[in-house]
Amino acid sequence: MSCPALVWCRRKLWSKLIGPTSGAVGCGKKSLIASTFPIMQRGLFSTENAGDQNKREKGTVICVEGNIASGKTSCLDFFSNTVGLEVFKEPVDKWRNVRGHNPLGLMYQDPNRWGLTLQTYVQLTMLDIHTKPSISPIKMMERSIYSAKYIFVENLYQSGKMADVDYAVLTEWFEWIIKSVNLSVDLIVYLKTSPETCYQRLKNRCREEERVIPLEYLYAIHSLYEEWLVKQTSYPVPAPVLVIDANKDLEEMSRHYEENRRSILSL
Ligand SMILES: Nc1ncnc2c1ncn2[C@@H]1O[C@H](COP(=O)(O)OP(=O)(O)O)[C@@H](O)[C@H]1O
Ligand SMILES: Cc1cn([C@H]2C[C@H](O)[C@@H](COP(=O)(O)O)O2)c(=O)[nH]c1=O
Repeated sequence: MSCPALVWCRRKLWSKLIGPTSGAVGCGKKSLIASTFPIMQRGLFSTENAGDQNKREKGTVICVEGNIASGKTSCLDFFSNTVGLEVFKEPVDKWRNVRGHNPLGLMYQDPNRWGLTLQTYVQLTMLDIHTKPSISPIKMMERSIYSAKYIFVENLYQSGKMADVDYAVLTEWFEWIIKSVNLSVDLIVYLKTSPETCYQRLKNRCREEERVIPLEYLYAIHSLYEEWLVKQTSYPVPAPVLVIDANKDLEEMSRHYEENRRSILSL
């Protein structure tokens, strides 16, 4: 439960910053209306729905999704100096060093042995970020507990690199978490890139653990993302999806983010 005074302050700050507004959000298949934040009052004749209520109490939660090296961190960096917005990057450093161990590196070396170890820890750290209170009206996260499960766990399992029992245990954990904890998301921003673009950017970034990643791996991740967020045929999609073509260079991406600031921030 949020403190009413904090909610009031957020609303005050918010209307000062941007004023009342609403906008259309283009989704993978459908076009959805992003509801007004957080103007509506609850009452007998209120049209407020559960999503509006969540925004009012928790603020707006935006998850930036996309393939490895698609430009998610750069997107968060772009918006990080926006007043009223707090960014939460993926805790990759933790995945590379938990009490002196490197589960990310171990997983890439031997996914059959270490996939469960990494994904258990990713799930925990993602849960931590989803539930971290934010003092800003907008919380922008890099990925989510949903993509960790629907993309990365599924990929390990479907490619035969995760044992049935490991998959079953992770799935039990995941299902318990999403039914017991409020992990609502208001908008998913999907940075859509070709696997080739990601491969090039990944090579330029040179993260040690990822040297072993072949182009085929990025194809597999890409196709799981497309099924989940664009075709919407695989797993539940927890929020409206805004698809952005992220194959363009950094300068063009910045221009696009600036020009589409309001729809990207779900305003
Ligand atoms: N639009 C772009 N054009 C060219 N290079 C990019 C672009 N966006 C990001 N990069 C570079 O690609 C690499 C991966 O970007 P990053 O933002 O870390 O992606 P992610 O967080 O999705 O893994 C970084 O070296 C970054 O500087
Ligand atoms: C969420 C998640 C990530 N990973 C891996 C994939 C990449 O090597 C890094 C994240 O880096 P990115 O540039 O931000 O994509 O972590 C994983 O193996 N499992 C996961 O659930």
